Amino acid sequence: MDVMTHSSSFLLPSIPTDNGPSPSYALIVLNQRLPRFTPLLWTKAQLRICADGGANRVFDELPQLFPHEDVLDIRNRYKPDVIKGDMDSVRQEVIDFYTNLGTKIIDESYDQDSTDLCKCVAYIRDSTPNLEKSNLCILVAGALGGRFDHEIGNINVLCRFSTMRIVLLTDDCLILLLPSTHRHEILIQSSVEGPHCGLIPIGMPSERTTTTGLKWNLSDTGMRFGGLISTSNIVIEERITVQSDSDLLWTISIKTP
Ligand SMILES: Nc1ncnc2c1ncn2[C@@H]1O[C@H](COP(=O)(O)OP(=O)(O)OP(=O)(O)O)[C@@H](O)[C@H]1O
Ligand SMILES: Cc1ncc(C[n+]2csc(CCO)c2C)c(N)n1
Repeated sequence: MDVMTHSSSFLLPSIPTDNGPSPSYALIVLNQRLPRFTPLLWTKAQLRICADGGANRVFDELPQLFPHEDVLDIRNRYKPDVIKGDMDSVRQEVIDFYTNLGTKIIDESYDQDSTDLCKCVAYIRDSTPNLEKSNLCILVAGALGGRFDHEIGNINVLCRFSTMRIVLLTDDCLILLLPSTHRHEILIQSSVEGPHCGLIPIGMPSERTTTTGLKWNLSDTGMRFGGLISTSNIVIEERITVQSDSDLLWTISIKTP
């Protein structure tokens, strides 16, 4: 079974010094208060997409993160490549502004069965050549800490696109999926994340999960909703390993500066 390596090096202000090949990033901005590190993710991403009302957040809130700079300068500098969704939240003035800058607008208001985040991930999947897909990591800003139906819908996107690397982010924590098809190695960036973490079975119980590097490790242990799930765990090593017979969510706290 192959090993999949995970690292939150996208949260580091400088280029990481670990030697592994660095992934390429796409950023999706949702319609939630922008995490403070959004400009950093924006700079690291090669493709920037706003999910419907996420474009209002870039237009309204990104300039607030640069209080000493000219609002228009910031809006011109942080231009989304694409705005996609059912377009019931993005304001017309925001569409007009970014259309003039050359942003691609994709109106899928006919589809009321999939979320705007789902539509954006599908866009990235369909526009990325196969060769680049395995090296691509999608960062989703503003995915948690709001309406519970939206939060669960966002987590469902991890399961729906389980072969893609997707990280849901807020100021406080991140969540990603550890598919059961791989063994996992998580390299902890202790300057920006941890120590609180969790491992949660999603969709079905896990009969057997084994971990190293945690304060409360699992050793061929079962986890299920209604029984044991691993919340309020603590990372104690810089390298965590996880192997499970079921897909798990990995979550870790993000440090406040
Ligand atoms: N409160 C929230 N918490 C978490 N994610 C959110 C929240 N609000 C929006 N999102 C995310 O941002 C995306 C775009 O938001 P937007 O408000 O444009 O969606 P929407 O389809 O108009 O939602 P709805 O009609 O259900 O209010 C959503 O698909 C969702 O992924
Ligand atoms: C069973 C079921 N429940 C809810 C919705 C509504 N819905 C789900 S995603 C979406 C688009 C949001 O941008 C909407 C309106 C549905 N279609 N089917």
